[in-house]
Amino acid sequence: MKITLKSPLDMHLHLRDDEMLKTVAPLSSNSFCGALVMPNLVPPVTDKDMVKSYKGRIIEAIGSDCFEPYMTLFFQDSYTRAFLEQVRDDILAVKLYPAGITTNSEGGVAALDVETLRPTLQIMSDLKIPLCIHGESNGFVMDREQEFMPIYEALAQSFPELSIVMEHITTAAAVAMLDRYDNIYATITLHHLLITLDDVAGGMLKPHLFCKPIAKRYEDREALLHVALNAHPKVMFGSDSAPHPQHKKEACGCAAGVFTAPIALPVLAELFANHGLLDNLQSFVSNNAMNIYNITPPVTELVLEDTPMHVPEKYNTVIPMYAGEQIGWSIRK
Ligand SMILES: NC(=O)N[C@@H](CC(=O)O)C(=O)O
Ligand SMILES: [Zn+2]
Ligand SMILES: [Zn+2]
Repeated sequence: MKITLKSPLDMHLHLRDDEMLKTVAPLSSNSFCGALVMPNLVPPVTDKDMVKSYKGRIIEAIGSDCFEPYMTLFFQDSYTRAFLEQVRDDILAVKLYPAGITTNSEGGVAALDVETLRPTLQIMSDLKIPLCIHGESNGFVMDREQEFMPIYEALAQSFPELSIVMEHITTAAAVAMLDRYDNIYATITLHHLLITLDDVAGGMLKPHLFCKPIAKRYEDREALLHVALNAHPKVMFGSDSAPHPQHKKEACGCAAGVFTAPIALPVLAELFANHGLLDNLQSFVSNNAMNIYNITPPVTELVLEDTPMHVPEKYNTVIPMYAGEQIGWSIRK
């Protein structure tokens, strides 16, 4: 079996910087024709110069014009209309993090209060800049995403013209939001379609599967699979591939993030094929994102086939998901 994907996109990706950028960026551009690049560097990407120079470093690390880095800004409620107008053409979205909720989010929003955020969000709505959100409260770890739903609802109602993307959703509660508000969309990762909390912590602790939001219950994974496999038009693939060096994962304070960039598309193809829904993969990994973000990415083709692939133990310092294991599908060379 095989499938030819046209212009596959990864609409939530961490490329980091420096040596790590050089290691991971080519692993994304080998598969994808573009990606929405997250701004949670240290310090975060918060102005036009930072966006432009980071984009330049990404292009240099990839060394090909067949990959478009769609850039994001790290949300701050101090952004003015003049600032957002002059950066508008350099970014695809603004990414909002609750302060301290995930990797490098210390400079995020401390109080997610609609009135405090209103001036900035109204400008974004006027300028048609989508808002991407890491939607978790600071409550009990398994309830954090569900507890964030009232905030998504308040934002969707207050800014009906603002496109809101719930990033890396993990719960049935988030899936249910998609059909409730016209202006709410979502990304779904590979790992949240595959694992539950049992895989992370049900047996021996698996640090390389530890991420934010944490993988949830079986019924949550079912709900995610349902909309992804059927390519619900409001969901897009976003790997949330989040590389950390091995020593930061295999540590007593384990960094959050699963590194999936090199295996994402083969494993997705295997998953969709196993469900007899391979024809829906094109929409999930490309067409839906083009429609939601109104983008025309570079035209590429990638052939995936059911020839097994051995996943490397590591890529420099980074351990990928399924390290050392065999997966059923691969990219045709
Ligand atoms: N998902 C993660 O667990 N980690 C991401 C941050 C994020 O997307 O929340 C990272 O930057 O490492
Ligand atoms: Zn996140
Ligand atoms: Zn992320």
